[in-house]
Amino acid sequence: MDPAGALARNGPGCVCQRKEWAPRPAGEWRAAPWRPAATGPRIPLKRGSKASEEQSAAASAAVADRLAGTAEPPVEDEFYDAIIIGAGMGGLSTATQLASEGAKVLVLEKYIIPGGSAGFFEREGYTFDVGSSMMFGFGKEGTTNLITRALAAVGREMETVPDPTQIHYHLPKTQAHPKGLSVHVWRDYEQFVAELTDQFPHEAEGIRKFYDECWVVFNSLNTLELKSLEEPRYLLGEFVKHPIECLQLAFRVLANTGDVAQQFIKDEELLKFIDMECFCWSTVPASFTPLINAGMVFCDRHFGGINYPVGGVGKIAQELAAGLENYGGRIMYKANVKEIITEGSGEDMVAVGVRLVDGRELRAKTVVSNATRWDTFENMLGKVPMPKAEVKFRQRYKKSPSFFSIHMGVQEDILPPSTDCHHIVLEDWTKMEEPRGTLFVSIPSLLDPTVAPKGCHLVHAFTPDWMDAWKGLPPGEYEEKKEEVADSIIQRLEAIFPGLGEATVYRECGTPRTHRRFLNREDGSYGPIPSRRPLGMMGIPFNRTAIKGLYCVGDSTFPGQGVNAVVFSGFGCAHRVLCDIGVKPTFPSLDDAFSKFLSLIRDNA
Ligand SMILES: NC(=O)c1ccc[n+]([C@@H]2O[C@H](COP(=O)([O-])OP(=O)(O)OC[C@H]3O[C@@H](n4cnc5c(N)ncnc54)[C@H](O)[C@@H]3O)[C@@H](O)[C@H]2O)c1
Ligand SMILES: CC(C)=CCC/C(C)=C/C=C/C(C)=C/C=C/C(C)=C/C=C/C=C(C)/C=C/C=C(C)/C=C/C=C(\C)CCC=C(C)C
Repeated sequence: MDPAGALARNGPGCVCQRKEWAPRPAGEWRAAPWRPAATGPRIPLKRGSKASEEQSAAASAAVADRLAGTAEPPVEDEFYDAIIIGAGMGGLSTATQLASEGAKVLVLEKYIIPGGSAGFFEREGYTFDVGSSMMFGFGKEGTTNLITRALAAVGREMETVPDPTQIHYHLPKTQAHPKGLSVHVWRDYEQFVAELTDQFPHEAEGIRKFYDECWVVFNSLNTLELKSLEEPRYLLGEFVKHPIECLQLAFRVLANTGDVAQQFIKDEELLKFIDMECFCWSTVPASFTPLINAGMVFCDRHFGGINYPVGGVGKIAQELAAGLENYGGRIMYKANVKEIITEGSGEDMVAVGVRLVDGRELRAKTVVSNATRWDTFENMLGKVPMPKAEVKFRQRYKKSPSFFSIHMGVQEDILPPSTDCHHIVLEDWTKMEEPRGTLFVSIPSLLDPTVAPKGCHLVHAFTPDWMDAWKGLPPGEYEEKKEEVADSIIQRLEAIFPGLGEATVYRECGTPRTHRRFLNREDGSYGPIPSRRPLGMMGIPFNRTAIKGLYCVGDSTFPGQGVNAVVFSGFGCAHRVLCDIGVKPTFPSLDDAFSKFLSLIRDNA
């Protein structure tokens, strides 16, 4: 079996294929003699098999055809308003926004299903989320509920299950917290603040003041219509409609979370906690995390709440893909873009279309890349000299780590019913940023039992990891190392979930190599992280690039990693494209000046 298989055999993932896909009859699971952990014999651990790969391949083709609607390839002489490379959440939100405004859109996806890192795969009755299961942006009110809005734009809606907590933190033992620092981030804000204040009573005021700053950001964002921040007509309009909120944001666009935390909080351990509050979604500590992003994350979890989509995270992309096709857009799967075609040179260079690996050329007014900046400029534009702005970007940002993931099925009785869905585990503060230092755990079957077979839970344990540790290993060693790393992680998790190893009935691991291979992400990275302290949100590029007609979307653009974040980048990208192709009004004379102003700030960021 391909050791990198955790994300590979994704195709059969739609629930309607469950019977065909299940390598064993579903009933066999139900008949399994579950017994209490302490007394009963355990069911032997299962890993992926050859048979499952073959079944997967057959089912994949069916899923791809069904998701593609007509399954007919687009003809080469068609001309699109926008060709979007990649059907990740960034690409799909751009495409659906464009299609909902009547633009002619084609999405080209290398893989067989939509979703990219927010996709899914099915094994033995489990529906595993490829990436994290923690969804922001699914609220019902305000303007920051971007996933809800992206779906609604193409007439779709999803059922979700509210999570009573965002995260249960299990943090290191210290003198002040000899049993370890345990904090729940409750959906209810006051309950969370009370629990944190209980742990740090001397910082009651600092805690309140720090999170109040985040609320100022969030409440301002939550009144604005969220569109392209590099389009001056829209920005001016928002300043006129919501002057106070815009000024509140303008005042904070250069701020980083760590600096704000240090203004109000002095306790070293609490500052480390704030670092972890950032690290667990930005993969950098608070001093490297823009305050605007922290405002979104730290408040949406209480305002809209964390909500799990029924059927799994992968359903969101499927719904968007279906909505896109209903609105006249097209998606072509197994469409690997080899090259972005450009004409002209220097500052006059224009992107005019794409070339697929099979040699087909497709043309459009604009090309949007949902691939990472590294894949876009170093692979798909390999023959073109690197624009200066991209050279600068590479000096300021580096690739974020990838992840080592263990997707597990475990016996239900191992987890008490009050167990929280998401956990962060760290035993030593000095190891927070180290590869495999911080452990992330999600158990989405606690919220939606349909994602696991009866009697079982689905556990996804993952931890930041780098490609270097996995490069060049021969297959046998690679396989062995995966098992060793997985065993050591499970051993650490036993402190929180006693008996986890023994109760595991299915296990499949992915490494940075897996992410690179199946998500087409250079080094398996999840986008850029600053290599030095950034100037708040202004360092990371928006959607336009130095090449006219070429846009980037997804976690290589502002505001960075996260589903809600890349959906926002999709909203911005679609808006900018619609202005540039003349569908939406703009102030062309102001555009150039404003672009130069933004580059000036970025050049100093
Ligand atoms: N809970 C969460 O918040 C959560 C969960 C899952 C994922 N995520 C986030 O999603 C973000 C990524 O989303 P995204 O939309 O930026 O990217 P993505 O990697 O998810 O999607 C990019 C898509 O482009 C496709 N692609 C790449 N190169 C291609 C080529 N040459 N030809 C055709 N297709 C190609 C890939 O196959 C992939 O489907 C990550 O930062 C991650 O944090 C977050
Ligand atoms: C100058 C200029 C340009 C301007 C002026 C001023 C103004 C007006 C401004 C404005 C601004 C704005 C609008 C902004 C916006 C922003 C936004 C929307 C943002 C967003 C963000 C988001 C985010 C960041 C998110 C994220 C998330 C994530 C990443 C998640 C993740 C998760 C995970 C990983 C999970 C974990 C797990 C466990 C724990 C288990």
